Amino acid sequence: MRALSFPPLFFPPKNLNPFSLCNPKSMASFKPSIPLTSDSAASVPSPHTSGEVHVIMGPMFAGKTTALLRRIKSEGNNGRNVAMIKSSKDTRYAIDSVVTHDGAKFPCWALPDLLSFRQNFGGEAYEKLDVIGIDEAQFFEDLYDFCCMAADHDGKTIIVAGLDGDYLRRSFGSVLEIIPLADTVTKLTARCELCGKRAFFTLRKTEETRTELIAGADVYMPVCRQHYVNGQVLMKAARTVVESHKFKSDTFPEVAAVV
Ligand SMILES: Nc1ncnc2c1ncn2[C@@H]1O[C@H](COP(=O)(O)OP(=O)(O)O)[C@@H](O)[C@H]1O
Ligand SMILES: Cc1cn([C@H]2C[C@H](O)[C@@H](COP(=O)(O)O)O2)c(=O)[nH]c1=O
Ligand SMILES: [Zn+2]
Repeated sequence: MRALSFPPLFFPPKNLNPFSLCNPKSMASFKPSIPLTSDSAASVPSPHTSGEVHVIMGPMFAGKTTALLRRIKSEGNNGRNVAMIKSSKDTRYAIDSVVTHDGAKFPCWALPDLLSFRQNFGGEAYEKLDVIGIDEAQFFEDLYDFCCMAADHDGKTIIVAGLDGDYLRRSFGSVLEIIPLADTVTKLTARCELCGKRAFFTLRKTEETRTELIAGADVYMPVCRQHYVNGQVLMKAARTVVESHKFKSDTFPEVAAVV
């Protein structure tokens, strides 16, 4: 059987978003402008080198950002061109740096989304990049498409650090969606603040119930399974007490005033 030969360039139709090429669903409905015959089959540009995706996840205070910085610095020391991105939502420690809970810093691009990075960074400079680090990945809605484009089409090594779960232990953002794209996946653990055992989860110590709440040890603590479950029971009991007191003060203000 004759090997397929591909023309040197592939020009997707103008109305096709190149990023949607990453999405198998859109490929199924995609009609190439070049007839798919054995000697002129459409081809997608192949990167100079094969890209990679590495995921570092776990609860807060597990050392995700520390591990990301260590890997990025190692790549830089090996002569590779590196850049760091974090979500512009994370304003806890610094605007233009990734900062660990221990205070270690690394300059970064703080962006609202990932697909604007190439334009912000500059096309020529982007071409020269070998490695891209992404911190607080749970806050990027376009994480999947960016990893597809940067690793599959542009040949970049992408190192992603982010929470796998939120304070309710639900999938947070798109971090778990990129697991099927990954070369390696590392789940880190912290130390339970209550018993010192390995902490797999993040407990929220306050009553806020919105998923995105930017904060540190003032609001969150790493806990083991036993103390996560106990903590949730305690938080629920505390909410019940607060709500019943609120009900009494709303319904019988004269009583609540003297209680
Ligand atoms: N309960 C805690 N409160 C504050 N800092 C903590 C706590 N547990 C661990 N740490 C510190 O946080 C460091 C990890 O910081 P970092 O790499 O930014 O974690 P992550 O990115 O996973 O949140 C640990 O080396 C430790 O010194
Ligand atoms: C559990 C949880 C966390 N967040 C926020 C809190 C922090 O700003 C970041 C996580 O930072 P880290 O680098 O992992 O320490 O995410 C949130 O918004 N919602 C949550 O449920
Ligand atoms: Zn514990």
